[in-house]
Amino acid sequence: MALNPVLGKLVSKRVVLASASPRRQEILTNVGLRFEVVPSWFKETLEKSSFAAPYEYAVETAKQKALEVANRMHVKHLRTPDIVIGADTIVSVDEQILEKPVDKQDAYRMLSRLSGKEHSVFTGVAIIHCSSKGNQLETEITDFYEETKVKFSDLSEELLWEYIHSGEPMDKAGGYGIQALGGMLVEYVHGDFLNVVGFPLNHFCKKLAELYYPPPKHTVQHIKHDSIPSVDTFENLSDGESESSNFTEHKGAKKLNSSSMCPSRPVYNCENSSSVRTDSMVPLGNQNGASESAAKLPSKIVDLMDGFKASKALFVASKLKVFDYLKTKGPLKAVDVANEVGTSVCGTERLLDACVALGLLEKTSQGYSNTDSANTYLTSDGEYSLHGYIIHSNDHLWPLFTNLESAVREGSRQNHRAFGRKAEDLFKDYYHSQEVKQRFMAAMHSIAHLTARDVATAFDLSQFKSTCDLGGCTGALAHELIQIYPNMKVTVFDLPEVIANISYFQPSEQCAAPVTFLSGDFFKDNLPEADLYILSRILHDWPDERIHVLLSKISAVCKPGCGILLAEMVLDDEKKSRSTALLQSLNMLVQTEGKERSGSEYRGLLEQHGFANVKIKLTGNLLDVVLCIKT
Ligand SMILES: Cc1cn([C@@H]2O[C@H](COP(=O)(O)OP(=O)(O)OP(=O)(O)O)[C@@H](O)[C@H]2O)c(=O)[nH]c1=O
Repeated sequence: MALNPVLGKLVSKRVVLASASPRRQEILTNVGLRFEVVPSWFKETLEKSSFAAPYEYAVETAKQKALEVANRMHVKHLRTPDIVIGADTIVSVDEQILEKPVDKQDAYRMLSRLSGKEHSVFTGVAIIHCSSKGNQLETEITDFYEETKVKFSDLSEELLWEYIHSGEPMDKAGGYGIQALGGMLVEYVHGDFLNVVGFPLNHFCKKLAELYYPPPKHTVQHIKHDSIPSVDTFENLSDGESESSNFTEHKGAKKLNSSSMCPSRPVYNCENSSSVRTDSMVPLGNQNGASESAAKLPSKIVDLMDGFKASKALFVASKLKVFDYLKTKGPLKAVDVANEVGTSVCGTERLLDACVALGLLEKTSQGYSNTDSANTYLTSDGEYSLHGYIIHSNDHLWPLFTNLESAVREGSRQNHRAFGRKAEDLFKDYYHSQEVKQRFMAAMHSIAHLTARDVATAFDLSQFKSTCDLGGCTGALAHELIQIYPNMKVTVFDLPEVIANISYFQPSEQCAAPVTFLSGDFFKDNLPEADLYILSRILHDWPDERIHVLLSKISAVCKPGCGILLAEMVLDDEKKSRSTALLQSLNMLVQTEGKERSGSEYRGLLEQHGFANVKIKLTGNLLDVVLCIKT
């Protein structure tokens, strides 16, 4: 149970799941929770229009389901459970709430509404702690919800009815089961998959962690000054309670030495509380039994405040080649690492410990060693090394980001402030010295290599016999294309300064066919002929005016049926949910006149130059893919 000590906290309790959903039972059984199932009799008939947001409806229904069971068990059997868990899953599309279909026609109505669109699945959860005071039921309610976005493909009538006749839709919110046949309808899922299936297990464990491991009072006060959260996710928790705890220790739970992991014993004050209170139970902080509200740790915000410290720890460890040394010589003690890299022992020890806590290194009695992912991504020769991009982030992006405030105020790039030099041309800036050029190419290569497979396989490109990767740099994507399409003729077209430096980055194994490298400037020179033009991380460097120049050049040489493939981080149309891409757009602000764009923005740009049938594929990797065809 070291995997999740919070669930161990429930071992000695009488837990009731107030749900008939076999999926919820399975999700909780699978993680070893022991509970009784008492389906709720609460009818899901709350007035939907009285809720400001769909999730409020789901949370309230979950609460009512659980309360009905808690009350019934208390009154009927006088066997009050310790904890009752209720849940309610709904689908929300176009401001409408969809529950379980009442018949096939209703299922048809729901599924055709979801066809080809993104919708949200909300599960509201209520955790009710019950106690009996003089035959009175006292309850403390904790509730929360989780949202997952799901996009359906376009569903043909035939498919829709075949699915409905399978019988699967009938007992499921929105009329589908993502875990079974319904999975075939789904184009993508953003968020917790189990939340769609009916129970947000991860969020549930985090809520339990908040309840059973509340931050000790001194930690809360400390935060105002300068602190790193001792406990932020349930994954990091171990059972570190004092021996005097009145919670039964869970067998196999790990004891930690660190005092920061030993929160004060939670005692829940039922005397002064109203019979129903929403949100987390508040632990008592003093001895005399008086209720006292403790501030909750805003762990997301604390993580953000700490984000720069964590990034810099990773950058410094990479720059010092700690991961390289540990790969070949580890496990090593801090003193040995310090000797290898020529740093202080006390500073190195703190850096290594921070890397352990961040999950980059492991620490045993023999010393520090790399995690598997450090070997793969952080060593300079790892299979998918991000070392080049990390060094670029430290040496180039970090100084630029320290000027983010000016960039936001002025709406323009900050190269002059960061490097004391006005950037006339983005790439002249990178290529002014051999060292900076090499570093930039290594950075671009590492991302291109990591994303190449997903970009090359996002769509079937077998119809294109020749491809030209404009600005294709070291050829990482070009090599991948030849692996997948051995008959494809692939050319990389990039500036002469780049082409002169590619040899270091070429794969050792021979490709099926060689990649052709051609020098030129795609804004000024004639473009090589090809059936497919690739622009990977090119358009985001430029403002719309320059993009139009480039697209009209490509359009002029593109025959009907030929295409353009973009590889970029594609923003969601509302520009609110894809934080990696939105942060990357700030990255473009501090150093270019470009920006990241949404799917509709790319579609708009491409359509103006005679490209149609624009398809967008979110790969789940660092680059998404847009494919379009010249009409
Ligand atoms: C979207 C989706 C939903 N479901 C099921 O839909 C029911 C929702 O209805 P509910 O009202 O929340 O629960 P219930 O089944 O009526 O049970 P109860 O808790 O007793 O009300 C739950 O079953 C879920 O698993 C799936 O199995 N897969 C999916 O992809």
